[in-house]
Amino acid sequence: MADPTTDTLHRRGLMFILSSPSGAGKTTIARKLLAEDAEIAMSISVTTRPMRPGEVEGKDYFFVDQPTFDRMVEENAFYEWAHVFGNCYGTPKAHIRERLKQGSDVLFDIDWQGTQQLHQKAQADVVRVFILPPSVEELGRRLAGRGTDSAEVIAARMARAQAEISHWDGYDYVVINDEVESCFAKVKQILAAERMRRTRQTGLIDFVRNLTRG
Ligand SMILES: Nc1nc2c(ncn2[C@@H]2O[C@H](COP(=O)(O)OP(=O)(O)O)[C@@H](O)[C@H]2O)c(=O)[nH]1
Ligand SMILES: Nc1ncnc2c1ncn2[C@@H]1O[C@H](COP(=O)(O)OP(=O)(O)O)[C@@H](O)[C@H]1O
Repeated sequence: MADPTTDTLHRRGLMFILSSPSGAGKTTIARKLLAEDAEIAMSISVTTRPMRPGEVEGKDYFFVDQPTFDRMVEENAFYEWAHVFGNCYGTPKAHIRERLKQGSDVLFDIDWQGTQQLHQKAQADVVRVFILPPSVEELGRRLAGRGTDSAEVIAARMARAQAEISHWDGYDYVVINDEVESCFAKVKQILAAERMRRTRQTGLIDFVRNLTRG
Protein backbone atom coordinates (compact mmCIF):
# COMPACT_ATOMS: atom_id res chain seq x y z
CA MET A 1 0.00 0.00 0.00
CA ALA A 2 1.51 3.34 -0.97
CA ASP A 3 1.67 5.72 1.94
CA PRO A 4 1.38 9.35 0.82
CA THR A 5 2.85 10.55 4.11
CA THR A 6 6.17 8.85 3.54
CA ASP A 7 6.52 8.75 -0.24
CA THR A 8 8.31 12.04 -0.64
CA LEU A 9 10.96 12.16 2.07
CA HIS A 10 13.36 9.52 3.23
CA ARG A 11 12.69 8.21 6.71
CA ARG A 12 14.24 5.69 9.04
CA GLY A 13 12.26 2.48 9.54
CA LEU A 14 10.69 1.71 12.90
CA MET A 15 10.42 -1.36 15.07
CA PHE A 16 6.69 -1.93 15.56
CA ILE A 17 6.03 -4.25 18.49
CA LEU A 18 2.69 -6.00 19.04
CA SER A 19 2.30 -7.80 22.38
CA SER A 20 -0.72 -9.26 24.12
CA PRO A 21 -1.76 -12.04 26.43
CA SER A 22 -1.88 -15.22 24.38
CA GLY A 23 -5.16 -15.43 22.46
CA ALA A 24 -6.01 -11.71 22.47
CA GLY A 25 -5.42 -11.48 18.73
CA LYS A 26 -1.97 -10.11 17.96
CA THR A 27 -1.22 -12.74 15.30
CA THR A 28 -4.52 -11.91 13.60
CA ILE A 29 -3.73 -8.19 13.56
CA ALA A 30 -0.13 -8.79 12.47
CA ARG A 31 -1.23 -10.93 9.52
CA LYS A 32 -3.71 -8.31 8.34
CA LEU A 33 -1.06 -5.60 8.53
CA LEU A 34 1.49 -7.64 6.59
CA ALA A 35 -1.09 -8.49 3.93
CA GLU A 36 -1.95 -4.90 3.16
CA ASP A 37 1.19 -2.89 3.92
CA ALA A 38 4.26 -3.53 1.78
CA GLU A 39 6.47 -1.21 3.86
CA ILE A 40 6.49 -3.52 6.88
CA ALA A 41 7.96 -7.01 7.18
CA MET A 42 7.78 -9.52 10.00
CA SER A 43 10.71 -10.30 12.22
CA ILE A 44 10.64 -14.11 12.28
CA SER A 45 11.57 -15.38 15.74
CA VAL A 46 13.46 -18.53 16.59
CA THR A 47 11.72 -20.87 19.06
CA THR A 48 12.13 -24.22 20.76
CA ARG A 49 8.32 -24.64 20.96
CA PRO A 50 6.84 -27.46 18.83
CA MET A 51 5.30 -26.43 15.53
CA ARG A 52 1.48 -26.10 15.54
CA PRO A 53 -0.67 -27.52 12.76
CA GLY A 54 -0.78 -25.00 9.94
CA GLU A 55 2.47 -23.26 10.93
CA VAL A 56 5.23 -22.96 8.37
CA GLU A 57 8.97 -23.15 9.08
CA GLY A 58 10.61 -19.80 8.30
CA LYS A 59 7.27 -18.01 8.03
CA ASP A 60 5.74 -18.30 11.50
CA TYR A 61 8.95 -19.18 13.32
CA PHE A 62 12.29 -20.86 12.81
CA PHE A 63 11.79 -24.02 14.87
CA VAL A 64 15.00 -25.27 16.50
CA ASP A 65 16.02 -27.68 19.26
CA GLN A 66 17.39 -26.48 22.59
CA PRO A 67 21.11 -27.07 21.79
CA THR A 68 20.75 -25.03 18.59
CA PHE A 69 19.01 -22.22 20.49
CA ASP A 70 21.72 -22.27 23.19
CA ARG A 71 24.43 -22.06 20.52
CA MET A 72 22.73 -19.02 18.97
CA VAL A 73 22.63 -17.33 22.40
CA GLU A 74 26.37 -18.00 22.81
CA GLU A 75 27.09 -16.65 19.34
CA ASN A 76 25.22 -13.45 20.22
CA ALA A 77 22.82 -14.03 17.33
CA PHE A 78 19.80 -12.53 19.12
CA TYR A 79 18.71 -8.93 19.71
CA GLU A 80 16.74 -10.31 22.66
CA TRP A 81 15.47 -13.65 23.87
CA ALA A 82 13.24 -14.92 26.69
CA HIS A 83 11.64 -17.96 28.29
CA VAL A 84 7.88 -18.00 27.59
CA PHE A 85 5.53 -20.86 28.56
CA GLY A 86 8.52 -23.13 29.23
CA ASN A 87 10.05 -22.59 25.78
CA CYS A 88 12.73 -20.25 24.48
CA TYR A 89 11.95 -17.51 21.97
CA GLY A 90 14.45 -15.11 20.39
CA THR A 91 14.66 -12.32 17.83
CA PRO A 92 17.51 -12.95 15.39
CA LYS A 93 19.64 -9.90 14.50
CA ALA A 94 20.03 -10.79 10.84
CA HIS A 95 18.70 -8.19 8.37
CA ILE A 96 16.87 -5.98 10.88
CA ARG A 97 19.35 -3.09 11.02
CA GLU A 98 19.70 -3.05 7.25
CA ARG A 99 15.93 -2.86 6.74
CA LEU A 100 15.56 0.03 9.17
CA LYS A 101 18.33 2.01 7.47
CA GLN A 102 16.59 1.56 4.13
CA GLY A 103 13.40 3.04 5.57
CA SER A 104 11.41 -0.17 5.91
CA ASP A 105 9.61 -1.11 9.10
CA VAL A 106 9.87 -4.35 11.05
CA LEU A 107 6.95 -5.92 12.90
CA PHE A 108 7.60 -7.88 16.11
CA ASP A 109 5.23 -10.30 17.83
CA ILE A 110 7.14 -10.63 21.10
CA ASP A 111 6.30 -10.66 24.80
CA TRP A 112 6.84 -7.94 27.41
CA GLN A 113 10.33 -9.20 28.30
CA GLY A 114 11.50 -8.91 24.70
CA THR A 115 9.79 -5.54 24.41
CA GLN A 116 11.74 -4.20 27.39
CA GLN A 117 15.01 -5.46 25.96
CA LEU A 118 14.41 -3.97 22.50
CA HIS A 119 13.33 -0.69 24.05
CA GLN A 120 16.52 -0.53 26.10
CA LYS A 121 18.64 -1.21 23.02
CA ALA A 122 16.89 0.89 20.40
CA GLN A 123 14.51 3.28 22.16
CA ALA A 124 14.25 5.80 19.33
CA ASP A 125 13.27 3.18 16.77
CA VAL A 126 10.75 1.29 18.90
CA VAL A 127 6.93 1.69 18.99
CA ARG A 128 5.21 -0.55 21.57
CA VAL A 129 1.57 -1.58 21.16
CA PHE A 130 -0.25 -3.79 23.66
CA ILE A 131 -3.46 -5.56 22.65
CA LEU A 132 -6.03 -6.44 25.32
CA PRO A 133 -9.00 -8.79 25.06
CA PRO A 134 -12.40 -7.25 25.89
CA SER A 135 -12.77 -9.67 28.85
CA VAL A 136 -11.13 -12.72 30.45
CA GLU A 137 -14.11 -14.88 29.37
CA GLU A 138 -13.66 -13.84 25.74
CA LEU A 139 -9.92 -14.56 25.99
CA GLY A 140 -10.76 -18.10 27.10
CA ARG A 141 -13.22 -18.51 24.22
CA ARG A 142 -10.61 -17.34 21.69
CA LEU A 143 -7.91 -19.67 23.00
CA ALA A 144 -10.30 -22.63 22.88
CA GLY A 145 -11.75 -21.59 19.51
CA ARG A 146 -8.31 -21.36 17.90
CA GLY A 147 -8.14 -25.12 18.25
CA THR A 148 -4.34 -25.27 18.24
CA ASP A 149 -3.59 -26.06 21.87
CA SER A 150 -4.45 -28.82 24.33
CA ALA A 151 -6.66 -28.12 27.37
CA GLU A 152 -3.54 -28.06 29.60
CA VAL A 153 -1.76 -25.56 27.38
CA ILE A 154 -4.87 -23.36 27.28
CA ALA A 155 -5.16 -23.50 31.09
CA ALA A 156 -1.48 -22.51 31.41
CA ARG A 157 -1.95 -19.60 29.00
CA MET A 158 -5.04 -18.40 30.87
CA ALA A 159 -3.14 -18.61 34.15
CA ARG A 160 -0.36 -16.47 32.68
CA ALA A 161 -2.71 -13.94 31.13
CA GLN A 162 -3.09 -11.94 34.37
CA ALA A 163 0.67 -11.65 34.76
CA GLU A 164 1.05 -10.55 31.14
CA ILE A 165 -1.74 -7.99 31.40
CA SER A 166 0.05 -6.49 34.42
CA HIS A 167 2.74 -5.22 32.02
CA TRP A 168 0.30 -3.05 30.06
CA ASP A 169 1.95 0.14 31.32
CA GLY A 170 5.25 -0.72 29.65
CA TYR A 171 3.72 0.15 26.28
CA ASP A 172 3.21 3.36 24.31
CA TYR A 173 -0.29 2.37 23.14
CA VAL A 174 -2.96 0.00 24.45
CA VAL A 175 -5.73 -1.16 22.09
CA ILE A 176 -8.71 -3.34 23.05
CA ASN A 177 -9.40 -6.02 20.46
CA ASP A 178 -13.16 -6.22 20.70
CA GLU A 179 -14.03 -6.20 17.03
CA VAL A 180 -11.15 -7.16 14.69
CA GLU A 181 -11.68 -4.49 12.04
CA SER A 182 -11.88 -1.60 14.48
CA CYS A 183 -8.82 -2.83 16.39
CA PHE A 184 -6.96 -3.20 13.10
CA ALA A 185 -7.96 0.34 12.04
CA LYS A 186 -6.54 1.73 15.31
CA VAL A 187 -3.27 -0.16 14.90
CA LYS A 188 -2.94 1.23 11.37
CA GLN A 189 -3.53 4.77 12.65
CA ILE A 190 -0.78 4.35 15.23
CA LEU A 191 1.64 3.11 12.58
CA ALA A 192 0.76 5.93 10.18
CA ALA A 193 1.28 8.61 12.83
CA GLU A 194 4.54 7.11 14.10
CA ARG A 195 5.92 7.05 10.55
CA MET A 196 5.41 10.80 10.41
CA ARG A 197 7.42 11.57 13.56
CA ARG A 198 9.88 14.38 12.84
CA THR A 199 12.80 12.44 14.27
CA ARG A 200 12.19 9.54 11.86
CA GLN A 201 11.99 11.73 8.76
CA THR A 202 15.70 11.93 8.01
CA GLY A 203 14.95 13.63 4.67
CA LEU A 204 13.43 16.62 6.48
CA ILE A 205 16.75 18.29 7.28
CA ASP A 206 17.59 18.79 3.59
CA PHE A 207 14.00 19.62 2.74
CA VAL A 208 13.81 22.40 5.33
CA ARG A 209 17.29 23.67 4.40
CA ASN A 210 16.10 24.06 0.81
CA LEU A 211 12.90 25.77 1.88
CA THR A 212 14.72 28.31 4.02
CA ARG A 213 17.64 29.01 1.64
CA GLY A 214 17.86 32.59 0.49
N1 LIG B 1 10.72 -12.19 23.94
C1 LIG B 1 10.22 -12.82 22.87
N2 LIG B 1 8.96 -13.27 22.88
C2 LIG B 1 8.49 -13.87 21.77
C3 LIG B 1 9.27 -14.04 20.59
N3 LIG B 1 8.52 -14.69 19.66
C4 LIG B 1 7.31 -14.89 20.22
N4 LIG B 1 7.28 -14.40 21.49
C5 LIG B 1 6.15 -14.39 22.43
O1 LIG B 1 5.99 -15.68 22.97
C6 LIG B 1 4.63 -15.86 23.35
C7 LIG B 1 4.10 -17.19 22.87
O2 LIG B 1 4.03 -17.20 21.47
P1 LIG B 1 3.33 -18.39 20.72
O3 LIG B 1 3.88 -19.68 21.23
O4 LIG B 1 3.43 -18.17 19.25
O5 LIG B 1 1.84 -18.34 21.24
P2 LIG B 1 0.63 -17.33 20.92
O6 LIG B 1 1.06 -15.96 21.25
O7 LIG B 1 -0.44 -17.85 21.80
O8 LIG B 1 0.28 -17.51 19.47
C8 LIG B 1 3.87 -14.65 22.78
O9 LIG B 1 3.66 -13.73 23.84
C9 LIG B 1 4.82 -14.07 21.78
O10 LIG B 1 4.63 -12.67 21.62
C10 LIG B 1 10.63 -13.55 20.62
O11 LIG B 1 11.40 -13.65 19.67
N5 LIG B 1 11.04 -12.96 21.77
N1 LIG C 1 -11.64 -9.45 17.63
C1 LIG C 1 -11.78 -10.79 17.61
N2 LIG C 1 -13.00 -11.33 17.78
C2 LIG C 1 -13.15 -12.68 17.78
N3 LIG C 1 -12.15 -13.58 17.59
C3 LIG C 1 -10.90 -13.08 17.42
C4 LIG C 1 -10.65 -11.67 17.42
N4 LIG C 1 -9.32 -11.48 17.20
C5 LIG C 1 -8.77 -12.71 17.09
N5 LIG C 1 -9.71 -13.69 17.21
C6 LIG C 1 -9.54 -15.15 17.18
O1 LIG C 1 -9.00 -15.52 18.46
C7 LIG C 1 -8.03 -16.55 18.32
C8 LIG C 1 -6.70 -16.07 18.92
O2 LIG C 1 -6.17 -15.04 18.09
P1 LIG C 1 -4.62 -14.95 17.73
O3 LIG C 1 -4.47 -13.86 16.73
O4 LIG C 1 -4.08 -16.30 17.40
O5 LIG C 1 -4.05 -14.48 19.17
P2 LIG C 1 -2.54 -14.32 19.74
O6 LIG C 1 -1.62 -14.23 18.56
O7 LIG C 1 -2.59 -13.05 20.52
O8 LIG C 1 -2.30 -15.51 20.60
C9 LIG C 1 -7.94 -16.90 16.83
O9 LIG C 1 -8.75 -18.02 16.58
C10 LIG C 1 -8.51 -15.64 16.16
O10 LIG C 1 -9.12 -15.95 14.92
